[in-house]
Amino acid sequence: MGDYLVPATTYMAVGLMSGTSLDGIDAALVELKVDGKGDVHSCEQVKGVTVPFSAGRKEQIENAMDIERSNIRDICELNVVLGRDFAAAAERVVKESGRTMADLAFISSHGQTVYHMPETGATLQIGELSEIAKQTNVLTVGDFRPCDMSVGGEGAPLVPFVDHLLFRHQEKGRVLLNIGGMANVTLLSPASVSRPMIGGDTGPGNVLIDQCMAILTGGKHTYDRGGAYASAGQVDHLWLDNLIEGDSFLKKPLPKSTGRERYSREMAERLVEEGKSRGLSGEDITATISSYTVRSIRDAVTPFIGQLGLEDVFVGGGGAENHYLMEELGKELGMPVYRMEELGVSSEFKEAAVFAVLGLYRLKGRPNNAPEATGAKKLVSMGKVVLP
Ligand SMILES: Nc1ncnc2c1ncn2[C@@H]1O[C@H](COP(=O)(O)OP(=O)(O)OP(=O)(O)O)[C@@H](O)[C@H]1O
Ligand SMILES: CC(=O)N[C@H]1[C@@H]2OC[C@@H](O2)[C@@H](O)[C@@H]1O[C@H](C)C(=O)O
Repeated sequence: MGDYLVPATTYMAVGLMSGTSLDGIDAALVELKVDGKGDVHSCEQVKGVTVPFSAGRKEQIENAMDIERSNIRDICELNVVLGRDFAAAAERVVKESGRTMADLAFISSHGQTVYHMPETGATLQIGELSEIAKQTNVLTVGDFRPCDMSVGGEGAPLVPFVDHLLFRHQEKGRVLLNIGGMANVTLLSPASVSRPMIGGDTGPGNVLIDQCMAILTGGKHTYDRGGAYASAGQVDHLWLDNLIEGDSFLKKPLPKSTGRERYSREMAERLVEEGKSRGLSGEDITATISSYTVRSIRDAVTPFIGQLGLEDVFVGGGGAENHYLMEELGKELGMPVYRMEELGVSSEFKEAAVFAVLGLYRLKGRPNNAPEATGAKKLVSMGKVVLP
């Protein structure tokens, strides 16, 4: 169970996250403040660092994720190699903050998802926790998702637990949206009413946009910087309607989760070919695919606007940098759309910081899953612990 931590009101920790975009490891050094009941009431970022993956490492991970190209020997080795990368990222963020590893109460690592199969209750996040604990000599917790799945959950998204803890507004319902590779939401009713929250993945975030950009530019651009390419194009509304209509994931109600298994490179290749055969320019294709992300978010959120009294949207993840996505979301949802910074949180490092909070709950033996967002049948304390 727990308790692995000395009782205190403040804990310094590192949260580590590498998401579906494969752009690198986000490491957030945070100070967590705990109230008398043991709940985290503040998560302040002291320092954030992104350690980009080398092209070679990115390719190794992409190969591991691809059924045709992966093999068990490579995955076995990558698990250890990534564990060392995660450890190095933790050391780097601590060093850059001017602190030492001895200042840390713990490290909490999401790992790298290589495969996610919610329909069979299986998921795999790699980045060996023993490597992190032994290299850094710090208590380490991680590998959260399988535990939620073992009680019937999707194992994702996990962020809504922390959104509910830290970001409810007294009078207003809020949409907390993350646009990373995938997009996921937490829909929070006002704290003054006892209606539940709802969460889940809404579908693609940047993943199809990134892949299409790479295909269209022959690898010169791997994302649509600022959304400039999409902004210069025209949406093909008929094609967009067909794409939305043909996507069975979008028809499923929340809670639900998805990944690169569905929104894959092959899908992006098909979309680019289809767009070209419709006579569209690269800009038009990018605009339409970016609107696919916007529409899928809108369609997941809209049914709950009245029920939960949702009034505004706060966006984290790299998608917050894409002005096309941000502006279109505002128009489609009819609500003001802000960056997470409005709530005092870095858009870039929010997920890494969230995993530090989840880790603290695990180390105290307390539940840290949100069945409203994963569909789990019961509350569990997710995560595995390795002593230094
Ligand atoms: N300046 C920018 N303009 C447009 N898009 C950007 C910009 N910076 C980052 N992005 C997008 O954000 C993506 C990275 O987002 P993020 O790091 O939040 O994803 P992730 O954490 O890997 O994914 P997930 O949350 O799905 O696991 C990039 O791949 C890119 O598409
Ligand atoms: C299986 C997996 O790694 N899922 C990620 C992914 O990236 C975004 C979305 O899909 C979300 O479900 C989840 O990550 C965030 C951090 C979460 O669990 O809340």
